[in-house]
Amino acid sequence: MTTVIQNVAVPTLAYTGDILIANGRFAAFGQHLNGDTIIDGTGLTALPGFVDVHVHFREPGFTAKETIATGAAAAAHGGYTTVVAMPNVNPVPDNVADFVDITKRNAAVPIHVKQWAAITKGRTSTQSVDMAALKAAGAFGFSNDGNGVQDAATMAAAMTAAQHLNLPIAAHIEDEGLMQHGVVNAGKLAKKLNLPGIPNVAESAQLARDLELAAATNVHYHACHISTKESVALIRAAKAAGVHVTAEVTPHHLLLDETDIHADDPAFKMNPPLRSRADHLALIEGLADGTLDMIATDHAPHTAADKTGSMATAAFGIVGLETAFSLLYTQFVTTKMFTLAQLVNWLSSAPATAFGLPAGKLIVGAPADVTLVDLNRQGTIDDHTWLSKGHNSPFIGRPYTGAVVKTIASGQVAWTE
Ligand SMILES: NC(=O)N[C@@H](CC(=O)O)C(=O)O
Ligand SMILES: [Zn+2]
Ligand SMILES: [Zn+2]
Repeated sequence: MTTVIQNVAVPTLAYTGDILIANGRFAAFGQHLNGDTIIDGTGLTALPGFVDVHVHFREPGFTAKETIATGAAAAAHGGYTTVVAMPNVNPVPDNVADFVDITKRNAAVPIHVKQWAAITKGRTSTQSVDMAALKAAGAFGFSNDGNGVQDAATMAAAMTAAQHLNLPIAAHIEDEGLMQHGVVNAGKLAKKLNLPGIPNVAESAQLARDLELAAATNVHYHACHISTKESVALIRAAKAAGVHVTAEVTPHHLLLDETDIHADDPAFKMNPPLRSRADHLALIEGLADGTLDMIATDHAPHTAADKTGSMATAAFGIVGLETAFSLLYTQFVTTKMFTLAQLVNWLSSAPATAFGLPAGKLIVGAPADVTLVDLNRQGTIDDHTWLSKGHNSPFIGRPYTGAVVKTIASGQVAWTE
């Protein structure tokens, strides 16, 4: 069973022509290739399938918000062929039985869904999980995302154990004492809306601690959803000192800041919050200079009921998988601030390289994960087209240029318009 994508632009290989796929893998790149199934790529651009190491699929436990099937469908719609799901579900995958249950569910969808296991029992305790057993069950690494690890000794022990197993720790970085039950960035906006604020130090103080511990333990420490200028500076210095740290930034922190919030609107509530203009610019600079390695959506679907009322009480988080490419291409590539190659690196090759995934490159022998985009397509973000159960996004109605039209994972069409 072979498939040929014909007459498609392949910018990462600098040619326009055909891509042959056989047995789920790339078999040839060239001209006048033939196969059983033909996909006409005329006018389209082939990119390595996108990789998102930070998504929330809510199953088991919160399937009114999302299921693995709807989350994976949303990912495919957004051009993603590999995602890594966070463990803030119920039951928490902090033991082999519950971990295996999730991985079976993850295996039933048309894209590659990998799974973070919890760092500690229940994600918020100080009791360690059996990392070796979870590794044997297929854990991608360990994360308590949704909460920071509050206790330094717990984090140090987890890093030591993960390092021995050669697996990463992905940290949601937040000191709960310093967070002061805030819901938006501390400062002018919090005052204007009369809402409790989250100061930058709630992130950067814990990050400073973690980078010291990462240096001492040699673990691969992955910093989730970096949001402040102080954090960018800390990661830049740690990298210069040789610490094995990688970091992600979300599309929303690259596209928005607190000055875009004009009212008490839960569509703009996420953790970490949209920060100041200075923080926003530092994130873009950090991405440009390699301090921040990759873009991860932190796709966080919620029901409409979870997101009504005031930011004081609504759930934290916004969806992102179905809008990331169009929004980022529009904001950064059509404006020539960044190149398409840079964006594709941040969405695909960089996360694949950082975590040793067989993705991110169009090369013979690799799994045939490829996303076809129409770089000239224009429209406005329309949540009626979304496959996620979550419609919690501040980007609905925003104009864009560039859209995903077909997503192929392991040679099979996972989504097509
Ligand atoms: N980012 C969010 O605002 N929310 C995430 C949790 C998280 O990523 O910390 C969620 O699970 O809803
Ligand atoms: Zn988080
Ligand atoms: Zn998250």
